[in-house]
Amino acid sequence: MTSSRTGRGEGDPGSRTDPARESRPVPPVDSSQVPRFAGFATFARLPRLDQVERADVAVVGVPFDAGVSYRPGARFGPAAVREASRLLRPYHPGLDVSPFEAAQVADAGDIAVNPFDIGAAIETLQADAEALSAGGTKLVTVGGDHTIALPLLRAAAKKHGPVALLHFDAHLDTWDTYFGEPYTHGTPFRRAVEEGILDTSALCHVGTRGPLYGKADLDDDQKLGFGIITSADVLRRGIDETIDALRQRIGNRPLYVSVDIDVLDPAHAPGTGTPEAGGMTSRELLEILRGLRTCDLVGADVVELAPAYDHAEITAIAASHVAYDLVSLLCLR
Ligand SMILES: N=C(N)NCCCC(=O)O
Ligand SMILES: [Zn+2]
Ligand SMILES: [Zn+2]
Repeated sequence: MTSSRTGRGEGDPGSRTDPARESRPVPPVDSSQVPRFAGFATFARLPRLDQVERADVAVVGVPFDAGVSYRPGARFGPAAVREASRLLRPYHPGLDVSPFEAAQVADAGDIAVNPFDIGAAIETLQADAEALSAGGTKLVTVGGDHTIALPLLRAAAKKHGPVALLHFDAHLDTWDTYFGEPYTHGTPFRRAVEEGILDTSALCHVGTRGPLYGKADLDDDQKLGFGIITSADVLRRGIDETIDALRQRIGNRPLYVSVDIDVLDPAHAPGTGTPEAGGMTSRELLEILRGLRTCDLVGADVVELAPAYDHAEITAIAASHVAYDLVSLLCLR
């Protein structure tokens, strides 16, 4: 197969051997040359990591869902996001950036973690995230259930010290244990505070709502250092005030953003494991993310997409756009 038939064909490292292209990022497949529905899916049709010299930003999948408390299926999230990302275009008008020209972005594939042993999965993920980001590559990780945030935060903190965290989620995810187990998708942020890898002066949940186990959940969460802007607060205060409050809390600290797609209302994200009514719209979420353009973002994840419960790719499209915005934020710097 010639490259004229396939554009930048899969398996064609292109830029490696062509000195004229070495200084410019290897772009995504051109959708005016190769139909966007053709070919293997990488995120936004970007080159694979092994097709570029190095990446400034890598999108990496973690097909893992052994930590869920209700519906399983987030292990299929990374593949669904890649498929839904075929329609993403190279210029982001909201942030006024062409992320794939401003920086080399690549798809690092999936991290193969143990589906039967959560502890082993966490170890592997931390080690692989550290290796992937060793040369300064920033990661946008696509899950996978929310358990994966803990090893990703460990890797980020090893590099930057304790990081600020904005956590977009219907849930607090600061519970202690489930069935006696400390490493689950409902517990990553309590573990992270206990491990000292979060800057407890700069933590905030955004979009929380729904029933809790008891009032103590909120007291515990506050003691850990978290602020809360609930889904209802976003509605009442509006986008700009929300952004102002978040920026004040974060300042210029190294920031990690974790987006549980269930932060969106089930109307905007039915394909998830623990849906809660009364959530944010995808427009609200994307606008708030864009308001973080001046923050020192060092890494991010999008988790909890469970495609089996999705309809017409509603949730996968939302997750792919969230990932695109996070990538774009990283490419601004
Ligand atoms: N991280 C997510 N999506 N959900 C946590 C919910 C934990 C629970 O079942 O109480
Ligand atoms: Zn959640
Ligand atoms: Zn969560």
